[in-house]
Amino acid sequence: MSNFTPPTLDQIHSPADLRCLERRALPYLATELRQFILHSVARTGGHLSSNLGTVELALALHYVFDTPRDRLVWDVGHQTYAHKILTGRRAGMAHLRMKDGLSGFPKRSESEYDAFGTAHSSTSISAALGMATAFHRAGKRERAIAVIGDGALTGGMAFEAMNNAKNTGANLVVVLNDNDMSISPPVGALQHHLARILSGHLYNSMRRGSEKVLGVAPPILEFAKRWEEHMKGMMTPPATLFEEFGFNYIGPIDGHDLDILVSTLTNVRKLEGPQFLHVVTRKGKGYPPAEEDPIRYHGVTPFDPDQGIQPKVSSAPSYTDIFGQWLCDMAATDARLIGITPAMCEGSGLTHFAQQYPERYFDVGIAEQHALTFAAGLACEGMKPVIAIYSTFLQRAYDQLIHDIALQNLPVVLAIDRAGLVGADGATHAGQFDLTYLRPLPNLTIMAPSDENECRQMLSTAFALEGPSAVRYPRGRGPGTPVDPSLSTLTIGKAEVRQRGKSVVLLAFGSMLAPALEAGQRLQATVVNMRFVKPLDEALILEMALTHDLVVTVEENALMGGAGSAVGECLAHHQISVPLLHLGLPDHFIDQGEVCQLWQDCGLDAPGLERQIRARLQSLTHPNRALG
Ligand SMILES: Cc1ncc(C[n+]2csc(CCOP(=O)(O)OP(=O)(O)O)c2C)c(N)n1
Ligand SMILES: CC(=O)[C@@H](O)[C@H](O)COP(=O)(O)O
Ligand SMILES: [Mg+2]
Repeated sequence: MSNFTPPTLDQIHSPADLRCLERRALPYLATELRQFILHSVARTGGHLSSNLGTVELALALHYVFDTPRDRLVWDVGHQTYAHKILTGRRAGMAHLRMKDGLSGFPKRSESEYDAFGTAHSSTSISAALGMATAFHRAGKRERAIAVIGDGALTGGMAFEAMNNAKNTGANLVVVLNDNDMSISPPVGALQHHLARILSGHLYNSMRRGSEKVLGVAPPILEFAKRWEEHMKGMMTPPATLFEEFGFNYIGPIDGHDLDILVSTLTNVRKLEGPQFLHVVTRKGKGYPPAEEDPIRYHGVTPFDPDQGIQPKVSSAPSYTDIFGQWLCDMAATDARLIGITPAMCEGSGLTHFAQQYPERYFDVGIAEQHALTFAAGLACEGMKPVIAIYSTFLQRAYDQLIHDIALQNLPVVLAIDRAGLVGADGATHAGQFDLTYLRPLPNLTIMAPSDENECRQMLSTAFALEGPSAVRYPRGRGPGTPVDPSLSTLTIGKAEVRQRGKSVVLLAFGSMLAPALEAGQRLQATVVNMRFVKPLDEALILEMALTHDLVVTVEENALMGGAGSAVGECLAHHQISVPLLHLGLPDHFIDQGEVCQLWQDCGLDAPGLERQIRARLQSLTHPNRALG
């Protein structure tokens, strides 16, 4: 009998430590890792259920492959906590997603084991294919491995990359982490294809009378049930889609069985050319509340793991809630309304709408580009599509917005959530650029609410338009303004003077109205709630410029090309020369942190605004001092 002492996580400082261990040591580490992740994320908040599901996969990949020489690219990267812990960042988990702490996603500057920065979905196969192709050209034997979820696989880029992989000779390994979930339940034909593979596999394995050989595990059995009907009379499963793309398809295997994972990956590592390994896991694995409700545990704020997440005590509605309520109310009055989400039902506030109007609700998968062109098609036929989309993900669909919607002047409403800084998700998810990229588009009306009531009014205004429109609102709550339940609209392009003062005028856009009012009071300044970024209230801007010594614009968007630039262009166009101060987000990416802290860092909180305005006033009175 050999002496065997189970290892503990504190002995693992890098994958090299892992590789010194016997294979039978791995399940002990998996158990400890899972507990560690649960308790750590319960303290810090973060993405939980996806991480509980990838513990064994992360262990096996680092055990078998020679990371970081072999490149491991995690799609989205929200499931990389085990990977971070195994690659020397266990202590850092205490400050996960906090200012100056670990990023919630892979980040090249954070670790050599983070081969590629991710957070937006469906990029992993392209990136890994690029790496594998570079290795191939250099005559190197290293592998590039893309780990992609079944949700992320619905993104068009994944298919563009697979289409490209054939005949490259690249040693690319795609690991499909199939947990039969996106954030919400998966949608579409691909999901059916995966379920069919699993049921075909089950059928064959049962025919051979050996479940173990092929690693059929409880999750697979569950998937298979859905396909029982389809199985009747089916003797041979058809080729998988992935084989049609030129991959060597292997699987499905149980992604929680370390023996099977390690043996299979060891074999896969020896194979040449594009490999596709289908791994079945369970989202939330090992923590019953998360297994039962993976949606609720997808992204969590701190909670007590013994109690589980408690039902929300009713609190003030967020902008997302305001949107969700408006959508239901507007749908009740107009049967042409269609609600569309690219895989962000819960985050975008569409849950009630989906329940109340299932036939008018479309979750199109992680497919932002398709979402917009699909909406354009609907609009061509007289429907009134409303696309709920995060600012950061709308970046994906810029050409569709220009070419398919704006150019054809189609009445599509973009309800742009998470505009501005988002907090813990950091730079990858910040809605920092939407005003800059939306402003130049002809036909588009752009609004930014400063409170909840205005948000509802703007959505109604947008819906009433004959052309495309965008309402951009921030993550979380506004100032708590009571909401008028009517569906009243605003006058297009009309701003609102909120406070009359002298000398300085603050032109505030959206979320910046609150700090602008506070700063404006201390400065005895005029404060304008601009409401519209396009069309601007030019008449009011001109009046303000002619009656004040300093015009200040304030926005939660990149300074470059944002709303402030629009004001500057307006003044230049009318040949009005007045001292201008533009305040907004600086020309660099902004990492994670509490939004209020980040505002402070960017000088966008009330004291920051006041300070910068006073400094500019000072330089106007004493120009030489300012130059010095
Ligand atoms: C382009 C883009 N759209 C939307 C998202 C939001 N998002 C993050 S994770 C996720 C679901 C991914 O599902 P899957 O890949 O199956 O991973 P799982 O959560 O099941 O582990 C979505 C929609 C994103 N990150 N990127
Ligand atoms: C990984 C990802 O893209 C989402 O899970 C995102 O983190 C959700 O963000 P919200 O918490 O703002 O909905
Ligand atoms: Mg999934």
